[in-house]
Amino acid sequence: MRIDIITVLPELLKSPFEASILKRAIEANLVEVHFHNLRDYTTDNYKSVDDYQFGGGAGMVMMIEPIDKCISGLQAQRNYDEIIYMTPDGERLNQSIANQISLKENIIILCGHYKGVDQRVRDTFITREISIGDYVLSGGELGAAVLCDAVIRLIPGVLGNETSALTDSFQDNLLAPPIYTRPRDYKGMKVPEVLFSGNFGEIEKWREEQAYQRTKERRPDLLND
Ligand SMILES: C[S@@+](CC[C@H](N)C(=O)[O-])C[C@H]1O[C@@H](n2cnc3c(N)ncnc32)[C@H](O)[C@@H]1O
Repeated sequence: MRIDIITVLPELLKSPFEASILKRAIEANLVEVHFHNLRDYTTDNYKSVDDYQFGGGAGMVMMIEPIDKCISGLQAQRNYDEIIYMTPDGERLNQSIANQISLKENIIILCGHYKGVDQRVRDTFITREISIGDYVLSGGELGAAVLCDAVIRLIPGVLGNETSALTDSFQDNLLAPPIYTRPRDYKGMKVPEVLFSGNFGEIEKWREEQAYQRTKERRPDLLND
């Protein structure tokens, strides 16, 4: 998979890709991540990417021209399956969306700033708009990092244990069951006996029941989906 991220603040975005699972995925060539500084696609001495809003009103708007140059330049080199704009009014990111995007080969992620991008960018280039939640961030970079992490860990080979992502919360619309490790008894707090039974059928059944109970208590909405 190849991910091209368009941003005015590449320095804000790089560190999540320089540690742990994302770093290893890049080193293993399971994913390529490229950062494009939008200011490199400007034409004036000030490297302006934004301008005043037509009709008046507070806040600057990101101009179409540098974004057009950047996206068109990338499209001239390869086909993109999805051009995503991070925006609070997009569809709210969930596991199903992350699953879908993890199957794509080439994607572009556009990070907004200021009041956001000129509507014509969205109308012309963007194929999908994603929000990471019902709150407003200063820029799309942290959202893009969240999206990339959720997607990259699903690419086969990225997690050491192939089944691990499938047993996480939200796959199958259930939250994950409780988990335990050593010691078996810590200050009288004991690990459920069934986990030592050696009966994998029983253990699986217990985990499913626990996952169902936890989902019912904490996120009953998932059971209705
Ligand atoms: C200050 S916000 C603009 C908010 C926009 N004027 C609005 O009210 O919907 C600047 C940029 O941050 C990013 N952003 C802010 N909140 C976000 C969210 N919840 N999910 C994804 N991106 C977000 C978007 O790229 C957005 O263009």
